[in-house]
Amino acid sequence: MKPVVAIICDTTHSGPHMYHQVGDKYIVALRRCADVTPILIPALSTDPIGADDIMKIADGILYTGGYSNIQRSRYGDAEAPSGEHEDPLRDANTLSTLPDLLQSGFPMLGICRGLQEMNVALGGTLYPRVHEIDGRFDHREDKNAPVDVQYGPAHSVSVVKDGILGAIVGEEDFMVNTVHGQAIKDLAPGLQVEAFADDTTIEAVSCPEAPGFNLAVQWHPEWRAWENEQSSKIFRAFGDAVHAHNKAKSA
Ligand SMILES: N[C@@H](CCC(=O)NCCCC(=O)O)C(=O)O
Repeated sequence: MKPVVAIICDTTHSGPHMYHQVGDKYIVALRRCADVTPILIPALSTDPIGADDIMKIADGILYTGGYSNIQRSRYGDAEAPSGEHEDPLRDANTLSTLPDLLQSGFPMLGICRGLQEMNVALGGTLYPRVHEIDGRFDHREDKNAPVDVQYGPAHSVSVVKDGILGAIVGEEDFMVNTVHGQAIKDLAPGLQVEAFADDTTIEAVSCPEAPGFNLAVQWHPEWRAWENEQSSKIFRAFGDAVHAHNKAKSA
């Protein structure tokens, strides 16, 4: 069997029932571009699946994007206005596992909400609405546009020298898509910026002190990753780390 990558689910409701789900684009990008077997980890409310179990059943973890916003109380902000789309169970399951997995050298990739989770789990804060900050772009997608347009190239990112992202993509700047309303405000201790947008929004981070592969990006490389040079390279680098971790585990 190919090495396994765990993905912690979003929770949704349909009628009176709760469901655990992960977007197809993440699963397909992992399979096609990282050559791994993705498995879904339910976001349980009681007896959740912790970091130790994830390390036993998988060789890496992907923290995905998600339409819900991390609860503001998680980073010390005032409560959100009513109607905010939140997923407290996803928050509980991702934020509790992330620090231990990172410190254990477990290969980790974070995408969009996943980048925000990495920052909040390690003690950083977010702008709940980055487009309301003077001088910032609107980083949200046009929800009325066709999905190809929503995930089309939207702005460039400048890659920081001597970081892991630069080593992976081998470029100083490139275009990315953008599908988010929250963004990093205060960077968590131990995190390093890997890329910025022109409006200064932090677009990629890593934790250089952690012993394993780790990278998180604010854009969506999973979208048709196989058609995009930088996205393919990011998934390939993550896949290589997952394969290496699997080999070392079974040696
Ligand atoms: N809600 C957060 C994160 C945005 C995000 O991850 N969008 C992707 C949604 C679709 C998907 O599941 O991939 C924010 O608004 O900043």
